Amino acid sequence: MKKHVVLYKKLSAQLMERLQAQAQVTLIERLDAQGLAQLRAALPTAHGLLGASLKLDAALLDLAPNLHAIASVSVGVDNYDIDYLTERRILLSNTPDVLTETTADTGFALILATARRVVELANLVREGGWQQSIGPRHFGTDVHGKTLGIIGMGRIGEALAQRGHFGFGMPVLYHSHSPKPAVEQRFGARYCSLETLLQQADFVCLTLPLTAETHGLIGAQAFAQMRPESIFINISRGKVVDEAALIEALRNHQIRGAGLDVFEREPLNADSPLLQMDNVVATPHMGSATHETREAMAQCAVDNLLAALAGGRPVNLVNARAWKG
Ligand SMILES: NC(=O)C1=CN([C@@H]2O[C@H](COP(=O)(O)OP(=O)(O)OC[C@H]3O[C@@H](n4cnc5c(N)ncnc54)[C@H](OP(=O)(O)O)[C@@H]3O)[C@@H](O)[C@H]2O)C=CC1
Ligand SMILES: O=CC(=O)O
Repeated sequence: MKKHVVLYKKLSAQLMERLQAQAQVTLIERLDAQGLAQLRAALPTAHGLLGASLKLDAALLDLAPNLHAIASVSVGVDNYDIDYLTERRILLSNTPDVLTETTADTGFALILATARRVVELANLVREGGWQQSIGPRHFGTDVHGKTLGIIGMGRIGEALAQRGHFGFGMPVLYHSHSPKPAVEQRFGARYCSLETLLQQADFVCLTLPLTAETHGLIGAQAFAQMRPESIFINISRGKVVDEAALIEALRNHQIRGAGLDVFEREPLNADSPLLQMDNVVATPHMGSATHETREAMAQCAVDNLLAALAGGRPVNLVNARAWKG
C-alpha cells in the first residue's frame, strides 16, 4: 500500500506527479485556519510531511502516530523540536546547498540597496521628487573597499565572503564557532571575536541559524558596539536580533541603516516602526525566492522524503541520531 504524504507547500506539476507515483498525497493549499484544520485531520494517517514555514510542535505531531519523516523545504530547522523528533525517531531533512548562492545574492542586494539608498531614491523618482540633480542630502556610501563583517561563516556566509572579496574588493572579517582556514585562504578573511567584528565592520551581516544559543544574540549591547556608519544586514532569522533594540539603534543613529529580510514576527506588521524609516530596506523573507532555487529546494525535499519513506537515509538528514541504520 502507498504511504500517505501530507504536503503543506504546493509543488510543481512535475514534482507532484513524481510524488503521487509513489505516495498517496494530501495537499494543504494554504496554512490558514481551514488549512490547519485539514492538516489536523490528515495527520493521524500521515507517514510523511513536506513543507515549510509552519511551527510543527509536539501538540501537532502527537496527532501523527505513524509519522516517519518530515522533509522541510528550507535549510533552517528552527521550526522543529529536534529532540522530540529524535526521541520519536522521526527523520527530519532539510535543503542545504541548493539555496546558498541565491541567498547570498539577496544578502548582497540588501547591502547595495541600503548603502546606495536604492529603494528610497527610486521612490523619490516614482513620486515625482526628482526635480534637479540630487545633492549630498541624497548621497549614499560606498560598498567597494569597505569591511564586510560576517557572523556565521557557514555555507551562506562563505558565499557572501566570495562576493565581497572578489566582486567588491572588501576586506572580510568573520565570527563563527571556530576559525575556517580554507575561507581565510580563499578570501583573505580574518577570524575575530564578535565584539571586534561589531566594532570594525562597515557591514555587519548575520548568516547564523536560529538556535537556543543565537536567540537574541544581537541586542542593545551589540548595537552600542557598532559604529554610526555601520550598516546592519540580517538574512538569517529575525529572532537572532532583539528587534526593539534594533529600532532604538536606528532611531538614535547608532547605526547608519539596516537591510532586513527576516523579522521577529513574520509577516512584518504594517505598523512596524521599521517601515517608517528611510534608512531601512525590508524584504519579505525572500532570501531563496527565485523560480530556479525554489524548484531545486522542492526537488531536494521530495528526494529526501521519498528516500526516507522507502526505508533509506535521506541525504540531508538533520537528526542523525534518529537513524537506526
Ligand atoms: N533569509 C532567507 O530566506 C534564508 C535564511 N537562511 C538562514 O541562514 C542560516 C544559515 O544557513 P547556512 O549558511 O546554510 O548554514 P550553515 O550551517 O552552513 O552555517 C551556519 C554558520 O553559523 C555558525 N554558527 C552557528 N551558531 C553560532 C554561534 N552561536 N556563534 C557563532 N557562529 C555560529 C556556524 O559556525 P560553525 O561552523 O563554526 O559551527 C556555521 O558556520 C539558516 O539556518 C537559515 O536560518 C537560509 C536560507 C535562506
Ligand atoms: O529561510 C529559509 C530557509 O531555507 O531556511
